[in-house]
Amino acid sequence: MLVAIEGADGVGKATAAARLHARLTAAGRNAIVIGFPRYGETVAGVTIGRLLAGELPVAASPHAAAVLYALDRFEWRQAILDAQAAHDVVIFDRYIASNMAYQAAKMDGAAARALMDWILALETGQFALPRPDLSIYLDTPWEMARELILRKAQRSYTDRAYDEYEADAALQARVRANYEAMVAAGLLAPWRVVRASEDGAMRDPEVIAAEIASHIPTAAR
Ligand SMILES: Nc1ncnc2c1ncn2[C@@H]1O[C@H](COP(=O)(O)OP(=O)(O)O)[C@@H](O)[C@H]1O
Ligand SMILES: Cc1cn([C@H]2C[C@H](O)[C@@H](COP(=O)(O)OP(=O)(O)O)O2)c(=O)[nH]c1=O
Repeated sequence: MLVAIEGADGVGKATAAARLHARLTAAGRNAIVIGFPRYGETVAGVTIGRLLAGELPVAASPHAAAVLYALDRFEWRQAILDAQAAHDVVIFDRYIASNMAYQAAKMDGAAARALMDWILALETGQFALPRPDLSIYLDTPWEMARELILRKAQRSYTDRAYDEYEADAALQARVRANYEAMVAAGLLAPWRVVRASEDGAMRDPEVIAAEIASHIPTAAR
């Protein structure tokens, strides 16, 4: 089973993926976490690192950035298929929906929706990447995520506290709106929305992981 953990920057995806992995492993399941982008490991991943650090000498259009992120997964495709064959559950820390939510956040209205459809067709069609069996949208307000981003460990690709996307509050709001639109439209469905915070505080990571696990069919958890 392929489970994608999705959401905006700093909502706790890596933490939730690790806790879910620990829960499944403790229950005797063979699980693995695969995160995207693969910063130092693919041609596209190296380029994406430079892009996010603001080091590319040219501006990346939304389509160009989308192809880079899709290529990163395509370069990792065999590893995904191998992991799928060898494990009960593969947990993605970001997957195709991230590309749709973030790159479409740089465009307006009909063009945004058209770009989402274009990315979905590229990644699942031409690049033949497997669709997730379940996508989890981790939801928390930007004000809360902003604080958590500052607590993140040093990143491999930048010394800055916020990367190019994280520094843009308006973009982060559109990313949230795009995820909500994807959930509503059932793009890359099935989706389950899990709240990472409530009443102005983050929920316990174990509680979040337990809720995510509850959405995985009993046979697999
Ligand atoms: N539920 C939570 N409660 C408190 N802190 C959290 C929680 N989830 C994540 N964090 C912390 O917030 C920061 C960002 O979390 P991370 O999992 O890296 O987010 P993401 O992968 O969504 O960018 C990290 O320092 C992490 O330890
Ligand atoms: C995987 C992926 C990420 N992104 C964006 C979302 C993030 O803002 C950015 C970096 O991913 P992120 O998971 O936030 O990396 P890190 O936690 O190390 O900073 O790339 C896309 O636009 N498309 C994609 O396919």
